[in-house]
Amino acid sequence: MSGKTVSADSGSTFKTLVNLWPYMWPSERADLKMRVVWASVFLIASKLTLIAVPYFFKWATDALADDAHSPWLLPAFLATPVMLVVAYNLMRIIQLGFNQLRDALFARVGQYAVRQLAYRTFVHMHELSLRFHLERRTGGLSRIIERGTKGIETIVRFTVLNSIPTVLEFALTAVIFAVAYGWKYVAVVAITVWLYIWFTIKASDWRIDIRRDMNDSDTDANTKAIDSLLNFETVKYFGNEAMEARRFDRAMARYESAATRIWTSLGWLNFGQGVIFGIGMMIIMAMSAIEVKAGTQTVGDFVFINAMLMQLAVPLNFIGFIYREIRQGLTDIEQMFDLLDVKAEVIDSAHAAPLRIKAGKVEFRDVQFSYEPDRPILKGISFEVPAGKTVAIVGPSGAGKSTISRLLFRFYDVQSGSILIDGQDVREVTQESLRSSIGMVPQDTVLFNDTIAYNIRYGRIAASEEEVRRAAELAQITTFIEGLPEGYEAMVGERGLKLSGGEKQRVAIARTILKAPPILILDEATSALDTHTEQEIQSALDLVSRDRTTIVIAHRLSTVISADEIIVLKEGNIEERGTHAALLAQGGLYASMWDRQREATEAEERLRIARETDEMGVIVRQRTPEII
Ligand SMILES: Nc1ncnc2c1ncn2[C@@H]1O[C@H](COP(=O)(O)OP(=O)(O)OP(=O)(O)O)[C@@H](O)[C@H]1O
Repeated sequence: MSGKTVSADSGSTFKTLVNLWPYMWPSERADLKMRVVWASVFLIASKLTLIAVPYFFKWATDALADDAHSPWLLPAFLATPVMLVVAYNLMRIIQLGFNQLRDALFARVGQYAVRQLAYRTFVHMHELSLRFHLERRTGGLSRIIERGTKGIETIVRFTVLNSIPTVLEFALTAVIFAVAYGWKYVAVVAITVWLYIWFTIKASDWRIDIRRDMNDSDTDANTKAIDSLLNFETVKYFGNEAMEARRFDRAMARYESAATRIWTSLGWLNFGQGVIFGIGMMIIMAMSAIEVKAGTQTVGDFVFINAMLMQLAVPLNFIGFIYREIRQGLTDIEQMFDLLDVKAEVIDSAHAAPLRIKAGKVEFRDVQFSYEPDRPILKGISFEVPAGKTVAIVGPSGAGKSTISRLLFRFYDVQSGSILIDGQDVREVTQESLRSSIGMVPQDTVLFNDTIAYNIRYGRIAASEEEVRRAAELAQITTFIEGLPEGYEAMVGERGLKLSGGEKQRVAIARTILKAPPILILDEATSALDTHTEQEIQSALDLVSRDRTTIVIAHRLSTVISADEIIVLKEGNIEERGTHAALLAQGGLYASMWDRQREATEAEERLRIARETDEMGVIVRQRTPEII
């Protein structure tokens, strides 16, 4: 790793830690801060007790060896071997108790941090713009959030509950060795620990790279699996199951290789650590053994030194794991904080006021818009939808019809021109008030994987059961719902897959009816319906749009005949405008589209009749012998 990368890394690590601080010390929760304080008290108590444990071991050994050096700290009645052994074990139990208290007290702080961060990220995801969500891959995104929230728990737990206590323990050990046995002992311990940590960090850094590779392939495989399963039907249409499986398996093969390397490298790490610690221990014990022989140390001292080092080995054993977990946790959280740093493209202006609907007039004034800089989609569109009137937007595929509805909803901001509702620019009002004033029956309805009732009620969460039923009736979906064994409580499946296109659209209509917005957008709302069903629900739509400002975006011209004005869009410009009759009389693009559609509909009709007649013929032919 180059020096440059290290400094960039440590810079972002520092930023991540600063970002994390409010979660570890939640300013708004005095109770949690109290827990942090108490957990720290128990942490120190636990370490002091831990240091005392080897002393009792030493004293017990000296007492057993009848050594002249008796413990100067203890009263005589406690200085018997049995009492010392009892005290030694009691101390161990007490130390364990302190540790558990510390963990229990801290658990809530950690979990609160996880919840807060998960909540903030979730809210932020909903604040981000449509563009972000269209460009992001859901599988990868959910993985980042999942790992990020787990990461914060890791950081909180391992920094507060492991790293800080280990540093404290090492400092105490060093002081005791310096006072009791001299600086040589401290030097050997310090060098051993330093070498141990240096080696662990180097090896762990190497393993982190492998782990990153493993995570990337894991995310990749997961994204591929989710994408493939979301497109379940398409995969089936094209019989591409084997190709999908191969694609997934290729991603998993990368994961397999990285995961294997993770395990083999762990073996090397553990072995190296063992060698370093073993040599350090060997030197220090040899030094002590020489002193015992020379009479400057007791057997108890020899045992004490050994016990202290063995005790120190326990947290050191985990240091590689903890370092890796903390670094991994930091990387995961960093990715999540990066996500939190993504600025929403569309934001409320500083002086945004709630939209005040007077009559519901919608106006597009010379609107220019493009999704990408060099590809203009709308090239200066101006039109008006008077309050309570219906304007239809028609035109060839890709002309920019749905873009108009996205702009009215302010999913994107226009590059120039403006969009006004009752004279208020949509950029000057709050997004919440804007969106609550507009109802949308989209081209492609996606439902929540919940009950039909839930999906309808989504239009107005507070709606009563009666209102939900009434909306379903108006959307003419009651016969379907009541025909289901579970009725309104029937689950609609992932994204509403258990419902047909027409049924989904009626649910969408029902929930818009429930929302009862003053402005309505019907984006090819009847596209998924056959001609017959379309006619059936057209009346429902007419009912919904009556007295509401309505924009109908349509392919099927039969649905827009009654519109007050029809706007014909072509390549981002308004090609023609007028009523159905006027446009037909004009004999332009609309008239030719109308003719083509009429021909297509007539051909469809002729085909249907022919098929029916033919079926009748087959039936008659099949039946004839019997009849005869
Ligand atoms: N998020 C996006 N990023 C980039 N380009 C986009 C995006 N959404 C749509 N477009 C492009 O903008 C153009 C207009 O799209 P739009 O959906 O408004 O067309 P439309 O007239 O509603 O078409 P259709 O009738 O087929 O639904 C299309 O060429 C489309 O490829």
